[in-house]
Amino acid sequence: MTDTDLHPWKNTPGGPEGRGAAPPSVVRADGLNLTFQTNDGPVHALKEVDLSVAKGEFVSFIGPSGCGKTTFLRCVAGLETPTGGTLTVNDMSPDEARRARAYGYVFQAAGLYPWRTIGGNIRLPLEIMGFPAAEKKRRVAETLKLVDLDGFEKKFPWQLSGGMQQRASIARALSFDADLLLMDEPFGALDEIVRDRLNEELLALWDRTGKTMLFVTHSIPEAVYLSTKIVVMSPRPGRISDVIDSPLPRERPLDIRDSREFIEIAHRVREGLRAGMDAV
Ligand SMILES: Nc1ncnc2c1ncn2[C@@H]1O[C@H](COP(=O)(O)OP(=O)(O)OP(=O)(O)O)[C@@H](O)[C@H]1O
Repeated sequence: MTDTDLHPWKNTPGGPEGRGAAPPSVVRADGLNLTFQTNDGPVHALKEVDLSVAKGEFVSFIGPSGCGKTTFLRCVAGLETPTGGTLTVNDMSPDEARRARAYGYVFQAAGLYPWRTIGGNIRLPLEIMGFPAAEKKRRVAETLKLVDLDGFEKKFPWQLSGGMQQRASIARALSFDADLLLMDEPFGALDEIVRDRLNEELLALWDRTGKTMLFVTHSIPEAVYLSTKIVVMSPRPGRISDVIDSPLPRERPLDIRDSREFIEIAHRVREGLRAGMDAV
């Protein structure tokens, strides 16, 4: 990967450090609706969702179980088809974006193949995409370094801790260098100390690579710590009840969580969640 690969916004006037026009939308939803038809009747999973995510933003989605967070991510990934409204990813339809490999997807469970080494797991998407051997080797080494797992290429998933497996899963999603990373509760199953460390590492990785992140979580501190924008969702039918642009600086040591600004944002998220629940 070149420096520009890792910092795609670097020479862009509208990038995170630029002073030009607003950066283009990577993800844009207008009046998005999705109703699942089930044997028990229709389930209105998303209702009138409007959202614009700019290049290089870190956007977290938080809300009670069943409010449509995963469904929204799956729509962006072209894995669900909305029943109303419009959705674009890099100005393409989600289906086109999926075929153009516009995103990497990280799931709650690391989902590594146990019979493949860590290197073999990271190499898998590159094999599917037909990268030449030397390029595969370079990208595996590069992404292992990005997630601080160099030296673990030949280990099998069971030889790694849960946190390391999740880092390997992030490396796999990064290996083909998509500008957009979709992460569905990637750290939900990990203990708090490991999660804190991975949050710090993820933020550093985001800062280094300039990628756009869409991140689902149930944790208020995690959402506030990581995000430049927090999308609060409410259930039945899933809709956005608040969008909070974080005033926190890009550089965030963990103890920023004790600051007044952090506590205020966390309070606003909690209020948004409560209001959403009261409205049900
Ligand atoms: N394929 C499907 N068919 C029918 N209903 C579905 C399907 N996928 C999701 N749903 C329903 O849509 C709603 C939103 O589900 P979704 O998984 O997006 O919620 P979520 O906010 O991600 O929940 P959680 O936090 O528990 O993961 C739920 O009521 C769920 O049961």
